[in-house]
Amino acid sequence: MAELSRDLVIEAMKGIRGPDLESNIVDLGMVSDVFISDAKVYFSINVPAERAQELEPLRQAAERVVKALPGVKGAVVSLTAERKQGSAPPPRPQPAAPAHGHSHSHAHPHSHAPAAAQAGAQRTKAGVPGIDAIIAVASGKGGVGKSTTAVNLALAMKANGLRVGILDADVYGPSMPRLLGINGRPQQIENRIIVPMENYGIKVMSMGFLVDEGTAMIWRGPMVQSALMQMLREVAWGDLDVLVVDMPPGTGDAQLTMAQQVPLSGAVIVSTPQDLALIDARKGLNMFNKVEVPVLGIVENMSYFIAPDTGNRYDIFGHGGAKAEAETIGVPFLGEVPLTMSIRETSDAGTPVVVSEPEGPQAKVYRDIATKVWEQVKTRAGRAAPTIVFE
Ligand SMILES: Nc1ncnc2c1ncn2[C@@H]1O[C@H](COP(=O)(O)OP(=O)(O)OP(=O)(O)O)[C@@H](O)[C@H]1O
Repeated sequence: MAELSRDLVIEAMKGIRGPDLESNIVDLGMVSDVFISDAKVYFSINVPAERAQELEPLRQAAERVVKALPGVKGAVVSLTAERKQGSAPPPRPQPAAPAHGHSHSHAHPHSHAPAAAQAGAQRTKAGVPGIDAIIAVASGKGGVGKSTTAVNLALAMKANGLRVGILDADVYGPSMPRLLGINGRPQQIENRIIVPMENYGIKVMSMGFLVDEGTAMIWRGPMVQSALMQMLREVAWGDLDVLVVDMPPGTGDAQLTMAQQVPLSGAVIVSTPQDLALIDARKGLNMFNKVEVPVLGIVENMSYFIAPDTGNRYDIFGHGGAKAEAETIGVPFLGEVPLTMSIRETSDAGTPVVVSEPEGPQAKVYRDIATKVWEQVKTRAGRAAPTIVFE
């Protein structure tokens, strides 16, 4: 049996036809360097930005083929669309046409915004008693590491001395129970007030504690909204400096409504460096702008790759794209999180890297991001935050 190697991967990719079936993706020069670490394979496929959506099946096919190779434990194949040197940033995306033919929440977003939204920085005061700031962690699309970032950001804020809670608003695919290694169901007190679950010193509420996996998938919009409001307002959060909300991925009507209904102090947008993800990140930014929620900044996740054996750094995913994008659109850049096995494995094990390797470089990256986020919250709120001394 052939041993897993770069050559083996490249050879397998030669079986995948290019976008117009003219040749294979290797000979067309579309495949980036291939990295293999701990039997997991990483590479990207370069495609023209305007054909990205259409070529998603190509990415999936490549990933499937790699995963089927002998000895492969996992594969991350991403599409990149390289920006030509000196060319303009990708065109501003048009808002996606609603599939169901009506779009009330797009039409006059401001007229639907809750009164608190109009009040800018005042809004959190009209928000949830006892909670000083509510921050959304959002992404333009799925799979960019939004939940991983949310959980490590929350734990890093805790490490920085804040009182922190996490609200898992990703009701269709709740991941906080797994990421924080929490099982069981929360208790109810005083007719239906829910006591949040807790681990690593932070309070957590997730639909994952309340329904069995898969059940939430069939919920309709209004049910999701009321579940979310209940998790926000009928949970004994106690006094918190910050509640981190892990938003559902994407920028559709559901996310827009959520961004309107939760009294957010600001939003952190997570993106991978590829232009494609950045186009989606910009949609996220536009969404928060619509409902007058300040964007606190952009985090670039899976920014570069660190090989565990040598510790060498490789910029295979187009590192730096999010920083450039943040500059273009004029929002703070909050930091770069490398793609590392330890981030993935600790998350899978329910012991996020910030708590399991607090002295490691990854934890430091997240703590620095947490510091920047909190600075932004304080700046935006324009009022004194609790006295916290950062290390
Ligand atoms: N910096 C990183 N290094 C390595 N793996 C990562 C990193 N960030 C996220 N991952 C992994 O990528 C996968 C997707 O991450 P995550 O679930 O956080 O993404 P998401 O954007 O919340 O996804 P979804 O939209 O599906 O909820 C997970 O397996 C996670 O462990």
